[in-house]
Amino acid sequence: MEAPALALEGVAVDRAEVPVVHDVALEAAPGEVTVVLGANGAGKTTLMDGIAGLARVKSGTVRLGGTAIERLAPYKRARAGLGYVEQARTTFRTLTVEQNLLVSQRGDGDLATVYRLFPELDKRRGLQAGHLSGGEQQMVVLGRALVSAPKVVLIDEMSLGLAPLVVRRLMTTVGELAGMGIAVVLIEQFANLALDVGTSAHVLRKGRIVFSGPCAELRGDERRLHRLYFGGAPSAGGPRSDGAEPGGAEGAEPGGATPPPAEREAR
Ligand SMILES: Nc1ncnc2c1ncn2[C@@H]1O[C@H](COP(=O)(O)OP(=O)(O)OP(=O)(O)O)[C@@H](O)[C@H]1O
Repeated sequence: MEAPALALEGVAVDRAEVPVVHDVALEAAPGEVTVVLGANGAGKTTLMDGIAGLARVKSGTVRLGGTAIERLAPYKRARAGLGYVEQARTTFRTLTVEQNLLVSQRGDGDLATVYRLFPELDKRRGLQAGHLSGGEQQMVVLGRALVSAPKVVLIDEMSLGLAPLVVRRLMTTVGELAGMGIAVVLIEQFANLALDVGTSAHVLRKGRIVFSGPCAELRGDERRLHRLYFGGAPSAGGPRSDGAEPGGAEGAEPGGATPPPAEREAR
């Protein structure tokens, strides 16, 4: 693995003065997809907002290419090479596809690469973004992140409200972004799709990391994901006690009633 493009140490983030994210350490390497999983409300978006500067990092460090950025304004973090695809899927609805890309273009950012990745957008360059389908709008949002010539891209739940087929299509592109040397940090409700494209994974529960390790260790293991998301007694075939989980991370708490996202996998 190359040196991390993004490295977090002891990161804590509050929301409205309430501690939400606690003591998070993670690294994202260039050319890899780093997956962040967790149940609704686990603190994934808060963590991403902290990295991007939309929520204040209360303590700990966030390093981008070795430089501490946790006290920089969001636009300075963006200029330093941090792209953020927020959950809201925001485009400039009255601007055309091409204008949406041009306003975000920076440095070596190349529209041709976006059109190669998304031929759908190439055909709709002159169309107002507001007239695109949800999947196409998400392509514009990913394209805007890409033309800002980022070193790291944070992607938060890009699948929200999209058809499974579209989600799979977008997930392939996420792999291609990593293939260009970008460090991608991916939050995703469809855990198995994310684990398929990812290299390493982190699971957040109640704002703390309860698993850090290779995606391969979690792929297809829905029982283990469930335990990691919600707690509950370990069972036969469960995680090794010498793994990356902090002590007792997979035990102790009663199981949750909601099915794990892996069971809501797009088919
Ligand atoms: N602006 C806010 N003000 C106060 N509390 C907030 C705010 N945003 C989020 N929270 C709270 O912080 C906790 C973590 O929310 P967050 O959105 O980070 O979780 P998440 O893991 O991204 O969940 P989801 O998958 O539902 O988006 C939740 O309890 C939520 O209610």
